[in-house]
Amino acid sequence: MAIRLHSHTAELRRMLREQRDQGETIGFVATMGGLHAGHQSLIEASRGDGNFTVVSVFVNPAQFGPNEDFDSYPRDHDSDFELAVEAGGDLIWYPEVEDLYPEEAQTMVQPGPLGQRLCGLSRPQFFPGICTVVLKLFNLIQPHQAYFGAKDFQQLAIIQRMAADFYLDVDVVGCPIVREDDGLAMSSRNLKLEPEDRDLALTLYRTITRAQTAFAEGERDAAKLREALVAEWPEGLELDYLDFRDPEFLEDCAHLTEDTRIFLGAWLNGVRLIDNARLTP
Ligand SMILES: Nc1ncnc2c1ncn2[C@@H]1O[C@H](COP(=O)(O)OP(=O)(O)OP(=O)(O)O)[C@@H](O)[C@H]1O
Ligand SMILES: CC(C)(CO)[C@@H](O)C(=O)[O-]
Ligand code: BAL
Repeated sequence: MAIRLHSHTAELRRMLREQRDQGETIGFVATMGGLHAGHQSLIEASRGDGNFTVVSVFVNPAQFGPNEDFDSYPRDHDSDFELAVEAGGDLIWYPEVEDLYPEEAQTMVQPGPLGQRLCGLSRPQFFPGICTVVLKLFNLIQPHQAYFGAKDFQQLAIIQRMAADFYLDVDVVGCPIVREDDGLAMSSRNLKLEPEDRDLALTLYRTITRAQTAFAEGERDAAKLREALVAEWPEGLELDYLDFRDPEFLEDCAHLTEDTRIFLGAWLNGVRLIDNARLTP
């Protein structure tokens, strides 16, 4: 029987101590809710590794800017519970803001250069907010393994960096992007897309496949390929970035190689969309 726990941090820690004492390894999947098959793939990966699997559902205020969609972010605790349990979650935890940010809390984690590019440019509070909440969650849950999706590739790289920099005793595991049949990367925010915007949203995936085709046909000049892709960018979809970066430091690549990734960020009528892929799929 899966456990559903709201708030009650002390009880969470007690239950997890009990699991550890019984010899269980703890797997952790951090989410902001609005669960879909992408989240479920992370839970399944944790279960597949034989872990007692904890799923947190928390819309983290610290990672939202003042004009972003914190208030309208999808929230449905019952559906999240069902989907998490269906995928094999053992303990679904819904912390309150006061559990993670009590009045006296002050300390924030500041990522380095990795956090200041791509999404970090237009959302300066984003990665400090993410690192801060993830470190708090890691310390409360003390997972052996924590699973993050490659859809948020920059987030995954930053959390892996943080875990190494702070000697955290957790294995941060990256999991592949789960897509809809038409290629759209699954995302909680897709729920907020107007039906007529769906085709425009697919531009990100289409751009990825165009870049992959151009690379397969021999294109190696990043600036030239970028210019060609941006020239085809449709009106109505606000481009934040379309960059070619190396997978480790996320630095700009002038010359494209097999390891180069394409990264895209955009807004569609206020809905944030991101995607990325290796140039050789
Ligand atoms: N399509 C996906 N495939 C694989 N992992 C995913 C996918 N979507 C989200 N995840 C992962 O699930 C975890 C929780 O993400 P989150 O709750 O923010 O969902 P989201 O769908 O990314 O939401 P948002 O719409 O805010 O981007 C993160 O590690 C994220 O990378
Ligand atoms: C990792 C995370 C749960 C931190 O709030 C969030 O950024 C997300 O859902 O990707
Ligand atoms: N998955 C990233 C959460 C956010 O955009 O706030």
